[in-house]
Amino acid sequence: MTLQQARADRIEEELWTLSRFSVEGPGVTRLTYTPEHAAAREVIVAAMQRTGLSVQEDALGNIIGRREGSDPALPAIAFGSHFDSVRNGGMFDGTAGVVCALEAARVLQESGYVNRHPLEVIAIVEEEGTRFSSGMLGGRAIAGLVSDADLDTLVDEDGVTVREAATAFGLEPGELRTAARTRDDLRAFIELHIEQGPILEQEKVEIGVVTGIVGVRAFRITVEGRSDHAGTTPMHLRQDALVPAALMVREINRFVNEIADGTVATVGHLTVTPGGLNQVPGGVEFTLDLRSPHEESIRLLVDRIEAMVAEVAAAAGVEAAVNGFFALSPVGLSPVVVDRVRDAASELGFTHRDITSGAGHDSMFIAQITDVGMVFVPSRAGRSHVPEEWSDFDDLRKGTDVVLHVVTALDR
Ligand SMILES: NC(=O)N[C@@H](Cc1ccc(O)cc1)C(=O)O
Ligand SMILES: [Mn+2]
Repeated sequence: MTLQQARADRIEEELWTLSRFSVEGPGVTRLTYTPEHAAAREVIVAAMQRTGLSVQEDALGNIIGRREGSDPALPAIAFGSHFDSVRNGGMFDGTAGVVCALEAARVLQESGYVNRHPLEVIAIVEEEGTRFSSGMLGGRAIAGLVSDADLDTLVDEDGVTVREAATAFGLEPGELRTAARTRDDLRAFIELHIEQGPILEQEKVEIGVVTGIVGVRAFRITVEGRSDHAGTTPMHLRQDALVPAALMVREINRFVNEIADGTVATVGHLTVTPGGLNQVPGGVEFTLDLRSPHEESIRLLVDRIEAMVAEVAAAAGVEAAVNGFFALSPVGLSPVVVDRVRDAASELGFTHRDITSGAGHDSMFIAQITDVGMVFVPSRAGRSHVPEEWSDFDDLRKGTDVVLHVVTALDR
């Protein structure tokens, strides 16, 4: 039985279809448990059913399309990615991995491939954390790492909890055990994803063999001063919260540039209250996203930032707090799968190189319960999380062919 080649035209068509399920505005904005999510779900479920897969949705809405194997006692080999987005993001981040997994399933069906292990296409929800500010929630549920309490503590900007939103969406979020997988029922997970960085394109390499994923830390930093009248309050009597906050942001940036070991820091969101043109800022809250392949660098950096925040706040006569709300150590992917990704790229004659992911992925959590590998395809100009995000459909086709070879190699 020879595997047919994946088809770039079908990948392109399905990606354009899914890209339209977005709220108005530049790029793609598709938040979890919204009408845009529902529309994408319909297309994904229909594509799974057309490919002969039986479809289940777990407690949080991860969509699993399953094809039984000749040996039902074996654990499943799964492949997929997420289909939610950041605000005004691109049409490829996550969704390309779902579409390529659907294409792989079509090729297996059309090739008449007889699988021993059950095969599963998984379309994962809420990876970006755009709605509930908690990254990789869908992947965490698959790893059995979402608690019932999380369903009530994670809220969106309107205060709607995960439990309320998922229930209104028609799901049974309390049934988290339907989402949790184990090594007994999941042999491996392979995630195709766009690189979201510049390396593959710069080096003219077709396939990224992902060996590891950076550690991720997320914080909310609050600064509390005192609001006053902008016109009548003399400068020496002010407790302006924004001026020290601005110094903190600049100092964080200086610290990270001094480390220069691949560690990065981003302040992506900052709010000022009360926020009036003629009001001295009384409060500031800003987010801090830290990433590094080196756990020690993150630890040292966090200590330095916490000390600096306290020092700057004291000098300015304001209160400040550094609240961590997400922490994940760097993850090494499974050599068993990584080697097969590398072998598949070689057998297919694709140029390839080992690469560390600077982006986080559901695979970081799924790697805690099964063997995980990732396949990267080039991103144009290394851009992502922007409407300009782009990958070539034939590169996605090549990545799909790699996934197919890895799946069938693991299935032997
Ligand atoms: N592929 C991708 O873009 N994944 C996200 C995952 C993530 C989401 C929320 C968060 O706080 C940290 C990481 C990213 O790396 O930004
Ligand atoms: Mn993303």
